[in-house]
Amino acid sequence: MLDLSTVFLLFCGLCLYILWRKTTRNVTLPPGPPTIPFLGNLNVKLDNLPETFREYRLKYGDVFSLILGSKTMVVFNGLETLKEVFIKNGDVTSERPDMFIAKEISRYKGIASSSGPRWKEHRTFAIGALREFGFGKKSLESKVMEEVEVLIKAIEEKRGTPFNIRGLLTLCVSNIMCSINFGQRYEHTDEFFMSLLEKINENLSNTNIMFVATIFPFLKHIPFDPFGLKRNLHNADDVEKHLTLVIKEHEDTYDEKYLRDYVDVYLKRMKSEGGNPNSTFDHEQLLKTIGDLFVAGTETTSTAVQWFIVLLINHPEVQTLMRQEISDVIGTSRYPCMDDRGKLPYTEAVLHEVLRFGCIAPLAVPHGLTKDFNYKGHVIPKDAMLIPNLHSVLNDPEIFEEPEKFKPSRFLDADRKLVNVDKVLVFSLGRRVCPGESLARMEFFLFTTSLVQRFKLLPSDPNKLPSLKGKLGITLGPEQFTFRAVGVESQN
Ligand code: HEM
Repeated sequence: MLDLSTVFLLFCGLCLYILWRKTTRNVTLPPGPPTIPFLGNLNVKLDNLPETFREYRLKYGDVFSLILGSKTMVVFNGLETLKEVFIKNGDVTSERPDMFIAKEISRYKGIASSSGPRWKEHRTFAIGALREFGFGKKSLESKVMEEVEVLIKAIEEKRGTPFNIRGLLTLCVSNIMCSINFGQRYEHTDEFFMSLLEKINENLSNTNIMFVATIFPFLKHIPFDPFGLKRNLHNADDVEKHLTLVIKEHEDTYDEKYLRDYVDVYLKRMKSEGGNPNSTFDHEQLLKTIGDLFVAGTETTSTAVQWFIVLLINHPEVQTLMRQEISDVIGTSRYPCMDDRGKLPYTEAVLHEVLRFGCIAPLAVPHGLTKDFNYKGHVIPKDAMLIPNLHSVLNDPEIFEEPEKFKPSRFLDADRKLVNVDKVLVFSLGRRVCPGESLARMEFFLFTTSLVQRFKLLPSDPNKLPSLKGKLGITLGPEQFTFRAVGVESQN
């Protein structure tokens, strides 16, 4: 008979063996940096992941793996590999993996965090409803322009003094999502609106920790909430309470003959499914979808415009050429509109180069698998986290010569026709490709062209240009900066 201490020792030995196995790379996985017993690859430099992954790609090839705590991560690099994995094998590689945000905040609902038939059904519905609600239509353009004008007016009020545009931009861009979702915009002093944004922003600023909690799920149980994870969950609950009130108001005033916004279109569908016990069109799914559209549609676009400003302050010659083109084609008496796009090739080249250089979502959003995935002799387990490394494409010297340089001319041929723009994979690819791409492009065009048409974008201090280094949070954004916007007429 074994005594208690022997049983205990055996148990500890078994635990250590399991931990050792879990943190050791299985031979069937793609290669990667050597694992450390019991730690795996937890020593990986997390502060600049795109750069770390660039180095790993040089060492281990287009597909490499990392063992991070309980998770296996497989990183895919290069245009052809991404197409093969996420388009050709999209039926297997378009799920979402098990992540803290998906599980604890979204409860696997909404669009960005759901998988399988639920995701397909609701993504298809959302794309159709958003189209019905203005995507690609004049009505949406006028909603965007309303916010552009608010932004321009607020900038005019700064009278050329230095300021940080981040908060203002976020308010304007999120108001566009409010118009689409709730049929109304909010004043920048509105209590409901400000509180909603504050909670969302607090959560966005903690996304790195939420990623760590994906690797170490026990973190959320640590007392006193040192990592702010419980606060994140409370914030998410508060946002939902706000949104529940908006939905209730919509239900109280719903008129099938007059659909005002996304919520109404969804309510119509919910009513049409009435009585079907298997329907996935319920309140919770609506709440999570609105949350997704709001979060995914705000920070990204605002970051893109901030990159534009930082890059054009650093490249005044590009700014002058772009302003000249806008002035020649549109003049100054009216704002730019979407119909002008085809007549502004240089401007279009600048905007593509900003998106390429800024690389707002360098690692997209992790994908998951429907089953074990056999890829080029490797077996990637079903529970692995797949990373489409968009940064590896946008910075690939084989596609974009001297990728570290900001060169809009790379997108124009000798006849000033746009070339290579399809390789700027900022919106990802395959079945999960960003469903907000057309709105984002519209916003980006209208905000940036209106800014350059009306203002010279100048550094706060002529001897110190804003940094071109990115900072990775939920997006890769420029470091915080201030600048001066001087009316082109006043020239001071
Ligand atoms: C410059 C602006 C934007 C960029 C760079 C961007 C980029 C991305 C990327 C890289 C993904 C991940 C795709 C993947 O999983 O492979 C994504 C997903 C998503 N985006 Fe965007 N996005 C932008 C704007 C928007 C806007 C304005 C909306 C709102 C309508 C939006 C809604 C979404 C949603 C709902 C998803 C999840 C899609 C899914 O999981 O099926 N995005 N976006």
